[in-house]
Amino acid sequence: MPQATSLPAWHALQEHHKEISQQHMRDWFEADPQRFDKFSLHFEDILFDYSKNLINETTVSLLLDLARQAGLAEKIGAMYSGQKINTTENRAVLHIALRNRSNRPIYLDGRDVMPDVNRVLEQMRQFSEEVRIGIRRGYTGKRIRDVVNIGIGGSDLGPYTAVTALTPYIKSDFRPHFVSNVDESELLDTLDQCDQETTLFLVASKTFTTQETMINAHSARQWFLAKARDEGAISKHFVAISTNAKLVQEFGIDPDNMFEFWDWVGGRYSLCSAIGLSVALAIGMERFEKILDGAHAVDEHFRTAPFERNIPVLMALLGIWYNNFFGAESHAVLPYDHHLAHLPTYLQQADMESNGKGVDLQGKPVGHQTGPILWGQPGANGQHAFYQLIHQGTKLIPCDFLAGAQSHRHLGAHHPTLMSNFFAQPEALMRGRTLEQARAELKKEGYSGEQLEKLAHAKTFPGNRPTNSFLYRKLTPRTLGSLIALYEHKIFTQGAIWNINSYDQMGVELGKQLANTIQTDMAKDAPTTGHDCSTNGLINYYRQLL
Ligand SMILES: O=P(O)(O)OC[C@H]1O[C@](O)(CO)[C@@H](O)[C@@H]1O
Repeated sequence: MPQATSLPAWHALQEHHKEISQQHMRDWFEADPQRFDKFSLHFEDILFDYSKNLINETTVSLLLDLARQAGLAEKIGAMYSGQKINTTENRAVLHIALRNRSNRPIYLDGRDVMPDVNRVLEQMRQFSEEVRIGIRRGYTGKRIRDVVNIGIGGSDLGPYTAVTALTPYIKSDFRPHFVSNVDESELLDTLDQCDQETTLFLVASKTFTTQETMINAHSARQWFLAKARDEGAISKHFVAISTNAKLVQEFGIDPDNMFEFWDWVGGRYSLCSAIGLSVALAIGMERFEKILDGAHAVDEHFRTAPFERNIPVLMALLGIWYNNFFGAESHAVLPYDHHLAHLPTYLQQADMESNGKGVDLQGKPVGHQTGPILWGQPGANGQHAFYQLIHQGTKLIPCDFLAGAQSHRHLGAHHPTLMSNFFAQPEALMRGRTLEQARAELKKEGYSGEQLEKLAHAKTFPGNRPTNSFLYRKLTPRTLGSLIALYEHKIFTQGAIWNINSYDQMGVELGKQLANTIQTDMAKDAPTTGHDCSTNGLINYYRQLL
């Protein structure tokens, strides 16, 4: 596959960029009352409004050419048909099979993976129902009240985000917890809230080798045994979610208490696998399956919708437009939905671990920008923190705004107020405030002369800042599944066009290796000398501080 930069559409977009960057969205909206109709799409009850972007019909058409010339259709086909598109690890990428509600066979090396997927879903159903209705209890016969998911990265962020998002659906006498960091404060703060007799630990790790998770799991085991004093009781309080049966058994977890997933599920794409067990326990398996339904519906949309009506494809192309042609460095995700507070963090791993790559599928330097820095936090909080820079700073930051028309909770004017901000911010970012408008407003307020002029410049907003808005009816399990799948396929599409492998994460290895060496150095009595002088200096000063 040729580099994206050598495709004819890339060159055409470079030329087109010169023309577009001279124009203002404000004028386009004034000239064309149909702009919203032209540049918005519905997926079920989710409205995707992309009209406030620096695009016209030619832009969209050129971006679609780029997708076609990059072989996107073939690449989508390759993923859905189980080809080993994770080439460095020789693995298929089949998170779509985890929520393949049609149950059509999906073959990997000639074998249908669906019976395995369905078997584990059934195991999750039985287990979660037995815990929730109290058939499965703790070692003293008490009901399980606290569930602690011990995992990190993809074995934490997906279920943590989903459980937080679906808080209104959580069984009232049930407390989910997530422990990820090796910092003992996190584990101990959590254990302080729990009782050994009523706590269930889910040790979630694809590899079952991740240092942070294994240390936390061993410490949790010790904490448990300090009270239970019976290794036989472990089976009632520890289950594993992993691809590595051997290591699970070595840890002392009965294989019957293991929930399997497979090497064709990337950690950051694993929410719909058994990694979602904490979600099923918290909200019930039926509702967990609604997440799968929502994700599957988007999987089908992505697989079958023509590119010009394909939401993840358009999301990806807009991202490429800013990332590769406008030089935007980052992308903000701004949910106006308290329950989506962890979505930006979740997407940070999904996007940055997937597309933070510098070599292409042939192992050559890519020669263009790849994944953006993804960041964000819920609105309206962000408005009172960093939006200043988005509105008037010198950087172009494309933003996604997300909100539910209905809240799960009701209190006076809270929700309409939140929504008015959700509508106002993209409008302000698009429209801006001209110097003339600023002058006129200041004049009305009684300013004049030099003072008016100085203030008028500070009060001018350039506008023309791109946003997407996602408006859905209510944050239900199905909607959450759909939103997550939209972003997953956006990431896939960008990786496909950039011709990179979005499914390995070699960049996280070096630091892990060095940490192991340093831990050995730290255990020695002698001062550390084997690193650069900065690292030696830090380690040795740390010793002095102990
Ligand atoms: O599930 P595991 O194997 O413990 O890995 C946890 C996380 O660590 C990473 O491998 C990065 O170090 C992620 O890709 C992954 O989600």
